[in-house]
Amino acid sequence: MLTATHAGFGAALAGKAVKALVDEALLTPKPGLVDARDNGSHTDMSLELMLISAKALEGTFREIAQVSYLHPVDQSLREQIAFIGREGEKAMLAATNGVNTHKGAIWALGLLTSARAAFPEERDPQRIMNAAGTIASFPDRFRPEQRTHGQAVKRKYAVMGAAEEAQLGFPHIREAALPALLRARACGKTEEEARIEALLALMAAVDDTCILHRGDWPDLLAIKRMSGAFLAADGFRTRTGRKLFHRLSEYCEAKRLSPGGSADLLAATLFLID
Ligand SMILES: CC(C)(COP(=O)(O)OP(=O)(O)OC[C@H]1O[C@@H](n2cnc3c(N)ncnc32)[C@H](O)[C@@H]1O)[C@@H](O)C(=O)NCCC(=O)NCCS
Ligand SMILES: Nc1ncnc2c1ncn2[C@@H]1O[C@H](COP(=O)(O)OP(=O)(O)OP(=O)(O)O)[C@@H](O)[C@H]1O
Repeated sequence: MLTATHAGFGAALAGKAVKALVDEALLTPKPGLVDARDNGSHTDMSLELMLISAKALEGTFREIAQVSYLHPVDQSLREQIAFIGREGEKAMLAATNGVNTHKGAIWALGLLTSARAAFPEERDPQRIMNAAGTIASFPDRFRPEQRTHGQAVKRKYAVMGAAEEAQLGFPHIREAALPALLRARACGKTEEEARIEALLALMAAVDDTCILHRGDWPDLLAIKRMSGAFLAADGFRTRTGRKLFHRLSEYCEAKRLSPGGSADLLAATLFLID
């Protein structure tokens, strides 16, 4: 039975998940991604569409939180949230007229929402990511036969995609995004700068299947190298850093490349720390 505490907790978690998506979309500037300045490398998306999509997912995250509340981490939980997650993808496509605005984000935030609700007292990001990884590692027995871009990329290159990132407990959030965000905050940088540095730390490390799908291996290496160099140059605080950011944005937009996987992992990071 749904108690008032249970329902309130679910609504609060869903609100946090939607806020993480909204904050990620609004963060500006971001190379190749939709932000408040422009649509990056995307011709079918806009900031308005990202915000419509984020709000349309509130019910999905609320349902995930409600079924997961104090639920043991087991195959049954995996199957219940897989069902809700797939319905969430349909809700997203209905709200956006068929545009994939948040597929990867539904996956990452859905799992983290589930883990937070299964252990309502837990606050530690690492333990929440580990629990999400355990949930993601149960087999997805009812996955429909579908050819996705991620599968095509993984057939071509030996990389980890969104599924493996989650199953391993989000190693790039642990080792790249969180340390970059905390380091920038500790240096007295603005929250906006800290979030952009967290995004670029992800872009320097993640094998993003969105980049590999639209581009190729040298593109992924070039984006990783420029992102790493931006961080090494102390980001926007130096002329070299600002030049590198500009070059990286131009590179992405000229080749229509978009680091969607890193954007999803940034939203997941914001969900964990806020
Ligand atoms: C695992 C998912 C993402 C499908 O993966 P696949 O690689 O086949 O899909 P696809 O290429 O279409 O989308 C992947 C998306 O993940 C993001 N991504 C890309 N690379 C990475 C990466 N290395 N790490 C993290 N995210 C990434 C991007 O946004 C990309 O668009 C997921 O949609 C799924 O299986 N869902 C089933 C429903 C479910 O179980 N949900 C439970 C929680 S809601
Ligand atoms: N601000 C953002 N801008 C663009 N993409 C984002 C943003 N935030 C998250 N994403 C992620 O990027 C993914 C969309 O990327 P992309 O449009 O490259 O994929 P696609 O629709 O599968 O492929 P394609 O458009 O090449 O056919 C979504 O799954 C979404 O989760």
